[in-house]
Amino acid sequence: MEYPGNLFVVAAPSGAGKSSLVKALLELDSHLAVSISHTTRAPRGQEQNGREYWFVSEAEFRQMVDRGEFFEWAEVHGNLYGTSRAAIEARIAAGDDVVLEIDWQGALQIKQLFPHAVLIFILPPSWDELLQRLKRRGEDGEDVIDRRMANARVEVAQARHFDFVIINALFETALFDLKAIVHAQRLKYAAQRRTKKAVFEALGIE
Ligand SMILES: Nc1ncnc2c1ncn2[C@@H]1O[C@H](COP(=O)(O)OP(=O)(O)OP(=O)(O)O)[C@@H](O)[C@H]1O
Ligand SMILES: Nc1nc2c(ncn2[C@@H]2O[C@H](COP(=O)(O)O)[C@@H](O)[C@H]2O)c(=O)[nH]1
Repeated sequence: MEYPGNLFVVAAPSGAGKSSLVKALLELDSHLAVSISHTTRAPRGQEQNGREYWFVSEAEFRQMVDRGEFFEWAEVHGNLYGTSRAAIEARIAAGDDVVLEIDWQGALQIKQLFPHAVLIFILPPSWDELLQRLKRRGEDGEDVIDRRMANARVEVAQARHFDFVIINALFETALFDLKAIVHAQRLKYAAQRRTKKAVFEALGIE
């Protein structure tokens, strides 16, 4: 499918810092919107329906699958997660840039549908640091953390299918890398269209 807006897909093992990086990026970039996924996972402490996720029952999720309402969906850490067409279609068709925070399975499905999507994988600096971040976040029980650490080994092996890999050791450095990728993609896209106007907009020049 071909749409005018850029599509950025950010994946990472749980706890590597993808949500923190995307949140910081969105605060700096008013031309970027994040897609709100549907999930069957229960909300964590401060999470709100329609803000972090649309929280739905498994039956509701499966009905959406049957109705073809998802661009992609996957089972991750024992729960179902999906990107609805409604979450992104209107935005990218209107030329806005959208970022998806999804797992590697979803990322590869999106690349099939949108070959121009830019796939970015966030790595933690070490396994021990990943574990510490999950523990320090304080949102998940020991069993959930164990499961996510075990799944992280499988997930990290998928990084080779991505267009870019960022190591999130120092937060500000990783954020700089993420910003640079977004900026570079916009420039590339603008240049491809070979219009002076598009290049100037990407550079933020009036
Ligand atoms: N560079 C960093 N250095 C230290 N701590 C970090 C760094 N980046 C993120 N963190 C912290 O690590 C924890 C996990 O980050 P975050 O929730 O963003 O991970 P995530 O990849 O989005 O996980 P999930 O997929 O489970 O949502 C948070 O407490 C966050 O503040
Ligand atoms: N394939 C998809 N994966 C998704 C989507 N939304 C989130 N996720 C991924 O699930 C895990 C766990 O998230 P958590 O919020 O429970 O910690 C993480 O890797 C997310 O990126 C989605 O729509 N599709």
